[in-house]
Amino acid sequence: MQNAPQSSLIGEEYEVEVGPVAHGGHCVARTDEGRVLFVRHALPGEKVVARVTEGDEDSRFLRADAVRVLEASKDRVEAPCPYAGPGKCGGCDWQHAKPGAQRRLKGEVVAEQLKRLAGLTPEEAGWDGTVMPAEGDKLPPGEVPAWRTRVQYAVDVEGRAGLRKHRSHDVQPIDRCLIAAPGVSELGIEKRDWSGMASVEAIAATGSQDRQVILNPRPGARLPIVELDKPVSVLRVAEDGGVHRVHGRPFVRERADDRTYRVGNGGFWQVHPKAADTLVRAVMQGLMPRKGDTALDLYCGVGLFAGAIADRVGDKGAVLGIESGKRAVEDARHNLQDYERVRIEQGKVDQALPRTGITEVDLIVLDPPRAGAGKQTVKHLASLGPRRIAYVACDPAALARDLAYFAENGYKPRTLRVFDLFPMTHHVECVAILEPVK
Ligand SMILES: C[S@@+](CC[C@H](N)C(=O)[O-])C[C@H]1O[C@@H](n2cnc3c(N)ncnc32)[C@H](O)[C@@H]1O
Repeated sequence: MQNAPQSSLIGEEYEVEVGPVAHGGHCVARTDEGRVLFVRHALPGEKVVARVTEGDEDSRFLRADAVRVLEASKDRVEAPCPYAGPGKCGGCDWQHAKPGAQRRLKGEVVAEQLKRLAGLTPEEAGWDGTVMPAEGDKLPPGEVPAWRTRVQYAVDVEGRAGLRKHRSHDVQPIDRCLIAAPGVSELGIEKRDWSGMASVEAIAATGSQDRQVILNPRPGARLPIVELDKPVSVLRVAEDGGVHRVHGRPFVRERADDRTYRVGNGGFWQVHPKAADTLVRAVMQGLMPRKGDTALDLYCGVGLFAGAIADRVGDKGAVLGIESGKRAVEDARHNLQDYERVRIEQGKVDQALPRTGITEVDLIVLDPPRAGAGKQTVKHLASLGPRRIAYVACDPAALARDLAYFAENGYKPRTLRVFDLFPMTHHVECVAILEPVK
């Protein structure tokens, strides 16, 4: 039997009262018939006209944009960026909210995920409910935080650089991204013709003058000669996904925790210029390493936390980092070559950790990608009996799921700190410190 034809509701408009914020940069509302809408560009408590952007009669929920605000929240401001708003750039979710309100919304999302997925109240998670800016990130009122030191520009068929629209491959051409760091804006990427490219990533390192552009050509396209307003090194993405040097250094030098880290081939580094220092401090304050401790830095990237721990555990301590990216492993080994008792293993944590044969460890820091660590890895980590675990999370849902697994394995959060390292977007960073249940 064939399915009945589904009737699209895209373009339908509903007048709704906007309910609470939900994970993903939108708020929840209900139509008069009880349909659930996830509404972007709205704020809790507002009355808006929501126009459906995704969904049909059979959908469990609809996605929508607030296209008219009938009753505005006191937290609403005029979006400073001309490309923010319904149907435009998908990069920022909360341009229309005051900075303090953005942080409150993020806090509500974290609290909701903890409750729903880990059964924890903020108090039980050791969290005072606040969302802190990155350390030292105080801006005069009205000033837009220009924090993105890495911007991935999409390129349209006419060769114009822009940013992708929300949940779309369409490109919103821009003449400037307001939240791009000055080191990125100064390159003038938006002024150039990028014909033949699918995307262009711009990187402005923190603490060095290194600037880099990574070209991602469409199949068969010739690479352009890159002439920008500032000198840059140039890399390219090959058809197999590998990243290769075209000219200049194949890496940038980033500074954090009074150390220089080489980050090659567009590998992972925190995007906000104050994020790496903020997170290192939060992790070290939580773990409190002692001389002689043994520690794991899992999903270690180029060795940010391994370096910080190595300094504190001294010559009698030892740190093992595990990272899946080949180039990141080479960089981590290079960055930490002065520490004899630091070792970096390449591999996926769930495979490489069992291979090490380690049965005991004093401290663990883990900073997994958005999917989190998962049940098996959490079980393995708990079995090593660490005194403390620092869990750095870029997705509160993954954190909450893993906290539930930790609880099953005898670990509970001692403290949780939440940082707004991605102003204007819905993203948020958490640092949970766990210890064994007594
Ligand atoms: C969020 S980043 C953290 C990096 C580092 N802690 C930092 O702050 O610079 C996550 C890292 O995990 C690596 N990764 C992703 N999946 C992995 C896995 N299954 N096992 C090991 N590393 C993984 C990525 O390559 C990336 O470098």
